Amino acid sequence: MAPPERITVLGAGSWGTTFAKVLADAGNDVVLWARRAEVAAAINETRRNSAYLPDIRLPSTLRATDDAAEAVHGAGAVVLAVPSQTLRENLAGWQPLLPPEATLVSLAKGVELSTLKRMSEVIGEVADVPMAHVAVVSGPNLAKEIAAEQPTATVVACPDHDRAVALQHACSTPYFRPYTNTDLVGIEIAGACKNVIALACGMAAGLGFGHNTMSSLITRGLAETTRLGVALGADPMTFAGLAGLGDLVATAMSPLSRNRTFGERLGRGETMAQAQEAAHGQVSEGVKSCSSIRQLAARHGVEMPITDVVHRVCHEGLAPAPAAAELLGRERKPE
Ligand SMILES: NC(=O)c1ccc[n+]([C@@H]2O[C@H](COP(=O)([O-])OP(=O)(O)OC[C@H]3O[C@@H](n4cnc5c(N)ncnc54)[C@H](O)[C@@H]3O)[C@@H](O)[C@H]2O)c1
Ligand SMILES: O=P(O)(O)OC[C@H](O)CO
Repeated sequence: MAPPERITVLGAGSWGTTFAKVLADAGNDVVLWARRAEVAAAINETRRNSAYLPDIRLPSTLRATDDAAEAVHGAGAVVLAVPSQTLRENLAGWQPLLPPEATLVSLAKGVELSTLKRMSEVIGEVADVPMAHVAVVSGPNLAKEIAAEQPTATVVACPDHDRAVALQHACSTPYFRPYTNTDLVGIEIAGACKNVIALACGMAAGLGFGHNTMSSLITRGLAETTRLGVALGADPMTFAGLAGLGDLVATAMSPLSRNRTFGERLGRGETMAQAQEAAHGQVSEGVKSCSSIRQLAARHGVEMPITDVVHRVCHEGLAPAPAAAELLGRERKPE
């Protein structure tokens, strides 16, 4: 029997740690890189990442290090589990270390502020690899539920179907079921936009609105997300799948979502600074991506009214209540 494949996960936050556990449970030899030496040491000694997943015991086949060169040495796949707005800078530091044939896997859900690029585009550019080497994992994947081994499905997307299938095998466990897809554009646009719509749903919840409002925001949010994706060349069917509707529902409805929770705080009247402080350094990607997605939409002549008001609440001082009234007061039109 072939020895287990070495897979490296760079980033030991909520999702990086959880995905490393999935890969280890699937039978791979997994190395997890943490920024701080004490976090890596604690994982190796106690089998726990107490800052992010205090209740989860990590498998013994998962090893942590704070040495990126040691982490990526000999890896068949390198998983990038850092926030989308720092990925370029992080990857530039790791680029000289990467094995040339490794599949580079993005877990991040966002659009870069300075360039309006998707994460796979940033990876292809900074790592200087063919896009066939770049993959994305995205779906209704709230880290805490997966770490607790609750049944979940996801999508592994790569332009090279064979690499997608190899990664699908590498992350299949009895509780985690990946499907393949080759529509990187659709999967990434869906993953970035659902965070913004989840912020809007959180704001609505904070204002005291119920399920009709949530459902209206989810449905119209999916409509504007699909419009943007199609304008960028995505397959519209992708948005009806796990990384589209699936992730949007999970994120917009769950109190575990950082984006939904952030929006809820704003809806209850907290300031941006108060909501940021309550997040304890964990990333709410939609707060930044609402601005880059809005610009990307403007560049392609796509109307995204929910994204527009989320940007104005987060960055231009619009209050959530008038934002809701503005959405309801828009020109009437056919569905
Ligand atoms: N948490 C989830 O449930 C989940 C699920 C699916 C996708 N994602 C996506 O995965 C990505 C990572 O999310 P996460 O939940 O692991 O985030 P997190 O905030 O929990 O952890 C981020 C990790 O990146 C590291 N990092 C390295 N360089 C950094 C820098 N310059 N600035 C800040 N952090 C830096 C941090 O130390 C930390 O370990 C995000 O794009 C997120 O949208 C998260
Ligand atoms: O906690 P959030 O809002 O970053 O969402 C986490 C995942 O993206 C859900 O799939």
